[in-house]
Amino acid sequence: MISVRQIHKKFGKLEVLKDFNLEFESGKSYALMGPNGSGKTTLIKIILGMVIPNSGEVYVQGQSIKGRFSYRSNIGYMPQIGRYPDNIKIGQLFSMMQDMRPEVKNYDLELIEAFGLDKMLDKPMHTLSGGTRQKVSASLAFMFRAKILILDEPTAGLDPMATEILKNKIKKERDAGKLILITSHILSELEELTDHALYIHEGEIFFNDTISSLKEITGESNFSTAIAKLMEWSLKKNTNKSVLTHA
Ligand SMILES: Nc1ncnc2c1ncn2[C@@H]1O[C@H](COP(=O)(O)OP(=O)(O)OP(=O)(O)O)[C@@H](O)[C@H]1O
Repeated sequence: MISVRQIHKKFGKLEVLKDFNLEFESGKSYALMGPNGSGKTTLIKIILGMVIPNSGEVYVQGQSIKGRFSYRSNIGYMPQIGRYPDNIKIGQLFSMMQDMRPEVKNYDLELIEAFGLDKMLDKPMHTLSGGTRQKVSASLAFMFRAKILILDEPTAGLDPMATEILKNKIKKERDAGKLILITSHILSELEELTDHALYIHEGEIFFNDTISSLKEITGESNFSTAIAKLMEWSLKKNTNKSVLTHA
Protein backbone atom coordinates (compact mmCIF):
# COMPACT_ATOMS: atom_id res chain seq x y z
CA MET A 1 0.00 0.00 0.00
CA ILE A 2 2.98 2.31 0.68
CA SER A 3 6.31 1.69 -1.06
CA VAL A 4 9.37 3.68 -0.09
CA ARG A 5 11.96 3.22 -2.84
CA GLN A 6 15.57 4.25 -2.52
CA ILE A 7 14.76 7.30 -0.44
CA HIS A 8 17.79 9.35 0.48
CA LYS A 9 17.48 12.42 2.67
CA LYS A 10 20.13 14.85 3.84
CA PHE A 11 19.80 18.02 5.89
CA GLY A 12 22.97 19.90 4.99
CA LYS A 13 25.77 17.42 5.61
CA LEU A 14 23.65 15.25 7.90
CA GLU A 15 22.55 12.07 6.13
CA VAL A 16 19.28 11.25 7.87
CA LEU A 17 17.95 8.44 5.64
CA LYS A 18 20.32 6.43 3.46
CA ASP A 19 18.64 4.61 0.57
CA PHE A 20 15.54 3.45 2.39
CA ASN A 21 13.49 0.69 0.78
CA LEU A 22 10.34 -0.27 2.64
CA GLU A 23 6.94 -1.80 1.97
CA PHE A 24 4.00 -1.11 4.24
CA GLU A 25 1.02 -3.39 3.62
CA SER A 26 -2.63 -2.86 4.43
CA GLY A 27 -3.93 -4.80 7.40
CA LYS A 28 -0.56 -4.55 9.13
CA SER A 29 0.60 -2.28 11.91
CA TYR A 30 4.18 -1.06 12.13
CA ALA A 31 6.19 0.29 15.05
CA LEU A 32 8.70 2.85 13.79
CA MET A 33 11.53 2.97 16.30
CA GLY A 34 14.98 4.45 16.73
CA PRO A 35 16.83 6.84 19.01
CA ASN A 36 15.97 10.55 19.13
CA GLY A 37 16.94 12.20 15.88
CA SER A 38 17.22 8.91 13.95
CA GLY A 39 14.83 10.07 11.22
CA LYS A 40 11.40 8.64 12.15
CA THR A 41 9.51 11.89 11.73
CA THR A 42 11.49 12.71 8.59
CA LEU A 43 10.44 9.37 7.05
CA ILE A 44 6.80 10.04 7.97
CA LYS A 45 6.95 13.56 6.51
CA ILE A 46 8.45 12.23 3.27
CA ILE A 47 5.57 9.74 2.99
CA LEU A 48 3.16 12.62 3.58
CA GLY A 49 4.86 14.80 0.95
CA MET A 50 5.78 17.39 3.62
CA VAL A 51 9.53 16.85 3.20
CA ILE A 52 11.08 16.31 -0.22
CA PRO A 53 13.79 13.62 -0.38
CA ASN A 54 17.10 14.22 -2.20
CA SER A 55 16.40 11.12 -4.24
CA GLY A 56 14.04 8.17 -4.39
CA GLU A 57 10.28 7.95 -4.59
CA VAL A 58 7.27 7.07 -2.48
CA TYR A 59 4.32 5.19 -3.96
CA VAL A 60 0.92 5.08 -2.27
CA GLN A 61 -1.53 2.52 -3.61
CA GLY A 62 0.73 1.91 -6.58
CA GLN A 63 1.11 5.54 -7.66
CA SER A 64 4.04 7.87 -7.16
CA ILE A 65 3.17 10.76 -4.82
CA LYS A 66 5.31 13.20 -6.84
CA GLY A 67 3.23 16.22 -7.74
CA ARG A 68 0.05 14.65 -6.33
CA PHE A 69 -1.80 15.69 -3.22
CA SER A 70 -5.00 13.71 -3.66
CA TYR A 71 -3.39 10.61 -2.13
CA ARG A 72 -3.31 12.41 1.22
CA SER A 73 -7.07 11.85 1.54
CA ASN A 74 -6.21 8.17 2.10
CA ILE A 75 -4.03 9.03 5.08
CA GLY A 76 -5.09 10.06 8.57
CA TYR A 77 -2.11 11.81 10.14
CA MET A 78 -1.57 12.65 13.77
CA PRO A 79 1.50 14.90 14.03
CA GLN A 80 3.91 14.94 16.97
CA ILE A 81 2.88 18.55 17.62
CA GLY A 82 -0.33 19.72 15.99
CA ARG A 83 -0.17 23.33 14.84
CA TYR A 84 -3.48 25.15 14.42
CA PRO A 85 -4.53 28.77 13.94
CA ASP A 86 -4.68 30.36 17.40
CA ASN A 87 -8.08 31.98 17.38
CA ILE A 88 -9.97 29.15 15.74
CA LYS A 89 -12.47 27.30 17.93
CA ILE A 90 -12.49 23.50 18.13
CA GLY A 91 -15.85 23.30 16.34
CA GLN A 92 -14.68 25.68 13.59
CA LEU A 93 -11.55 23.61 13.08
CA PHE A 94 -13.58 20.42 12.66
CA SER A 95 -15.96 22.16 10.22
CA MET A 96 -13.05 23.66 8.27
CA MET A 97 -11.41 20.24 7.89
CA GLN A 98 -14.75 18.73 6.85
CA ASP A 99 -15.22 21.46 4.24
CA MET A 100 -11.83 20.50 2.78
CA ARG A 101 -13.09 16.94 2.29
CA PRO A 102 -16.57 17.37 0.78
CA GLU A 103 -16.50 13.81 -0.62
CA VAL A 104 -16.62 12.32 2.90
CA LYS A 105 -20.16 12.28 4.26
CA ASN A 106 -19.97 9.78 7.08
CA TYR A 107 -17.49 11.14 9.64
CA ASP A 108 -16.08 9.04 12.43
CA LEU A 109 -16.96 11.05 15.53
CA GLU A 110 -16.16 8.30 18.02
CA LEU A 111 -13.02 9.92 19.44
CA ILE A 112 -14.55 13.41 19.56
CA GLU A 113 -17.34 12.04 21.73
CA ALA A 114 -15.16 9.72 23.82
CA PHE A 115 -12.78 12.62 24.59
CA GLY A 116 -15.71 14.92 25.40
CA LEU A 117 -14.64 17.42 22.73
CA ASP A 118 -18.24 17.66 21.54
CA LYS A 119 -18.92 19.63 24.73
CA MET A 120 -16.01 22.03 24.11
CA LEU A 121 -16.66 23.06 20.51
CA ASP A 122 -16.69 26.77 21.30
CA LYS A 123 -13.27 26.73 23.00
CA PRO A 124 -10.52 28.55 21.05
CA MET A 125 -7.52 26.35 20.28
CA HIS A 126 -5.03 28.69 21.99
CA THR A 127 -6.84 28.25 25.32
CA LEU A 128 -6.47 24.46 25.30
CA SER A 129 -4.05 22.39 27.37
CA GLY A 130 -1.41 20.36 25.54
CA GLY A 131 -3.32 17.12 26.17
CA THR A 132 -6.57 18.56 24.83
CA ARG A 133 -4.78 19.70 21.69
CA GLN A 134 -3.52 16.12 21.31
CA LYS A 135 -7.13 14.90 21.59
CA VAL A 136 -8.12 17.30 18.81
CA SER A 137 -5.23 16.03 16.63
CA ALA A 138 -6.22 12.41 17.25
CA SER A 139 -9.87 13.11 16.50
CA LEU A 140 -8.93 14.77 13.20
CA ALA A 141 -6.68 11.86 12.18
CA PHE A 142 -9.53 9.36 12.53
CA MET A 143 -12.43 11.57 11.45
CA PHE A 144 -12.26 10.83 7.73
CA ARG A 145 -12.04 7.02 8.00
CA ALA A 146 -8.74 6.98 6.08
CA LYS A 147 -7.34 3.57 5.06
CA ILE A 148 -3.86 4.52 6.28
CA LEU A 149 -3.16 5.95 9.74
CA ILE A 150 0.20 7.55 10.51
CA LEU A 151 0.52 8.40 14.19
CA ASP A 152 3.61 10.24 15.44
CA GLU A 153 3.87 9.67 19.21
CA PRO A 154 0.08 9.56 19.50
CA THR A 155 -0.29 9.24 23.28
CA ALA A 156 2.38 11.81 24.23
CA GLY A 157 0.82 14.21 26.73
CA LEU A 158 -2.45 12.30 27.08
CA ASP A 159 -3.73 11.33 30.54
CA PRO A 160 -4.19 7.60 31.30
CA MET A 161 -7.89 7.58 30.46
CA ALA A 162 -7.43 9.38 27.14
CA THR A 163 -4.48 7.07 26.38
CA GLU A 164 -6.73 4.01 26.85
CA ILE A 165 -9.44 5.55 24.66
CA LEU A 166 -6.95 6.24 21.87
CA LYS A 167 -5.22 2.84 22.16
CA ASN A 168 -8.59 1.06 21.95
CA LYS A 169 -9.47 3.09 18.87
CA ILE A 170 -6.14 2.23 17.20
CA LYS A 171 -6.70 -1.48 17.95
CA LYS A 172 -10.21 -1.31 16.51
CA GLU A 173 -8.95 0.27 13.28
CA ARG A 174 -6.05 -2.19 13.10
CA ASP A 175 -8.45 -5.11 13.49
CA ALA A 176 -10.63 -3.60 10.75
CA GLY A 177 -7.67 -4.01 8.33
CA LYS A 178 -6.20 -0.52 8.18
CA LEU A 179 -2.50 0.12 7.62
CA ILE A 180 -1.12 1.69 10.78
CA LEU A 181 2.31 3.25 11.26
CA ILE A 182 3.18 4.43 14.77
CA THR A 183 6.24 6.05 16.26
CA SER A 184 6.57 6.04 20.01
CA HIS A 185 9.22 5.61 22.66
CA ILE A 186 6.75 3.71 24.85
CA LEU A 187 7.63 0.10 24.11
CA SER A 188 4.68 -1.48 25.95
CA GLU A 189 2.39 0.61 23.79
CA LEU A 190 4.11 -0.42 20.57
CA GLU A 191 3.94 -4.08 21.50
CA GLU A 192 0.26 -3.76 22.27
CA LEU A 193 -0.64 -1.94 19.07
CA THR A 194 1.67 -3.26 16.36
CA ASP A 195 2.93 -6.50 14.85
CA HIS A 196 5.96 -5.27 12.89
CA ALA A 197 9.06 -3.55 14.20
CA LEU A 198 11.14 -1.19 12.13
CA TYR A 199 14.30 0.07 13.79
CA ILE A 200 16.34 2.94 12.34
CA HIS A 201 19.93 3.52 13.38
CA GLU A 202 22.34 6.11 11.95
CA GLY A 203 20.35 6.59 8.78
CA GLU A 204 19.93 2.90 8.05
CA ILE A 205 17.20 0.35 8.56
CA PHE A 206 18.74 -1.89 11.17
CA PHE A 207 15.74 -4.17 11.69
CA ASN A 208 12.54 -4.68 9.71
CA ASP A 209 10.46 -7.75 10.54
CA THR A 210 7.70 -9.00 12.78
CA ILE A 211 7.89 -8.56 16.53
CA SER A 212 7.88 -12.32 16.91
CA SER A 213 10.96 -12.55 14.61
CA LEU A 214 12.62 -9.84 16.66
CA LYS A 215 12.12 -11.91 19.80
CA GLU A 216 13.39 -15.02 18.04
CA ILE A 217 16.51 -13.35 16.57
CA THR A 218 17.45 -11.66 19.84
CA GLY A 219 16.56 -14.73 21.91
CA GLU A 220 14.47 -12.52 24.18
CA SER A 221 10.81 -13.28 24.85
CA ASN A 222 10.25 -9.85 26.38
CA PHE A 223 9.77 -7.05 23.84
CA SER A 224 11.59 -4.38 25.89
CA THR A 225 14.58 -6.63 26.46
CA ALA A 226 14.61 -7.59 22.77
CA ILE A 227 14.68 -3.90 21.77
CA ALA A 228 17.40 -3.19 24.33
CA LYS A 229 19.49 -5.96 22.74
CA LEU A 230 18.83 -4.57 19.28
CA MET A 231 19.97 -1.13 20.44
CA GLU A 232 23.08 -2.65 21.95
CA TRP A 233 23.85 -4.46 18.68
CA SER A 234 23.24 -1.34 16.64
CA LEU A 235 25.58 0.67 18.85
CA LYS A 236 28.30 -1.95 18.74
CA LYS A 237 27.69 -2.56 15.04
CA ASN A 238 28.93 -6.07 15.61
CA THR A 239 26.02 -7.81 13.98
CA ASN A 240 25.64 -8.70 10.34
CA LYS A 241 22.88 -6.35 9.21
CA SER A 242 21.79 -8.67 6.44
CA VAL A 243 20.67 -11.09 9.13
CA LEU A 244 18.65 -8.42 10.84
CA THR A 245 17.24 -6.53 7.90
CA HIS A 246 14.47 -8.23 6.02
CA ALA A 247 13.60 -5.14 4.00
N1 LIG B 1 14.08 20.78 8.69
C1 LIG B 1 15.22 20.32 9.20
N2 LIG B 1 16.38 20.94 9.00
C2 LIG B 1 17.55 20.47 9.48
N3 LIG B 1 17.66 19.32 10.18
C3 LIG B 1 16.53 18.64 10.41
C4 LIG B 1 15.25 19.10 9.94
N4 LIG B 1 14.31 18.18 10.32
C5 LIG B 1 14.97 17.23 11.00
N5 LIG B 1 16.29 17.50 11.06
C6 LIG B 1 17.32 16.66 11.68
O1 LIG B 1 17.19 15.35 11.14
C7 LIG B 1 17.41 14.36 12.15
C8 LIG B 1 16.19 13.45 12.23
O2 LIG B 1 15.11 14.16 12.80
P1 LIG B 1 13.71 13.48 13.05
O3 LIG B 1 12.81 14.53 13.63
O4 LIG B 1 13.27 12.80 11.82
O5 LIG B 1 14.08 12.39 14.16
P2 LIG B 1 13.16 11.44 15.03
O6 LIG B 1 13.68 10.06 14.88
O7 LIG B 1 11.72 11.66 14.67
O8 LIG B 1 13.45 11.99 16.51
P3 LIG B 1 12.60 11.97 17.88
O9 LIG B 1 12.58 10.55 18.40
O10 LIG B 1 13.42 12.87 18.76
O11 LIG B 1 11.24 12.53 17.59
C9 LIG B 1 17.71 15.14 13.43
O12 LIG B 1 19.11 15.23 13.58
C10 LIG B 1 17.11 16.50 13.17
O13 LIG B 1 17.77 17.50 13.90
